[in-house]
Amino acid sequence: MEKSQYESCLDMVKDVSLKELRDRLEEFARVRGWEQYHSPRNLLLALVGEVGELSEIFQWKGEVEKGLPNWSLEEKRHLEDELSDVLLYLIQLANVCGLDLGQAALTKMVKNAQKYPISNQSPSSHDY
Ligand SMILES: Nc1ccn([C@H]2C[C@H](O)[C@@H](COP(=O)(O)OP(=O)(O)OP(=O)(O)O)O2)c(=O)n1
Repeated sequence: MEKSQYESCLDMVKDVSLKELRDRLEEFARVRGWEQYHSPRNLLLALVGEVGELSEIFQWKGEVEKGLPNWSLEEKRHLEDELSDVLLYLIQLANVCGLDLGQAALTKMVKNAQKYPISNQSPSSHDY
């Protein structure tokens, strides 16, 4: 059976980078004439909306075990979708702001390591 364009796309990308996603998102918006709507503010609001949808998945569930051992496949796919929506809007937001999100995240991790040197303290015992 012939693979859909979507399935072929999944085959091609084994190890996706933020840059790859950014470029694909730019193309996705460009061919649809959606760039005019993708202002920083609009993308931020879309991002927040998707964070809300992500939160709904966990809403009323109580604490959830790591690895989600009791979740159905359907619930896990739903979670993947919503996490992806958040990531995809976040990448677009950084891009229309002219920022390199990958480099920024690496830089922030260096700052985090300096701010929180390795010790036996729990995260909550740090003086914020
Ligand atoms: N102007 C737009 C609209 C959509 N998308 C992309 C980014 C998200 O990955 C996804 C969001 O699409 P929907 O607004 O249809 O949201 P959902 O997929 O969450 O659908 P629903 O809200 O019906 O669950 O599509 C985008 O890049 N730019």
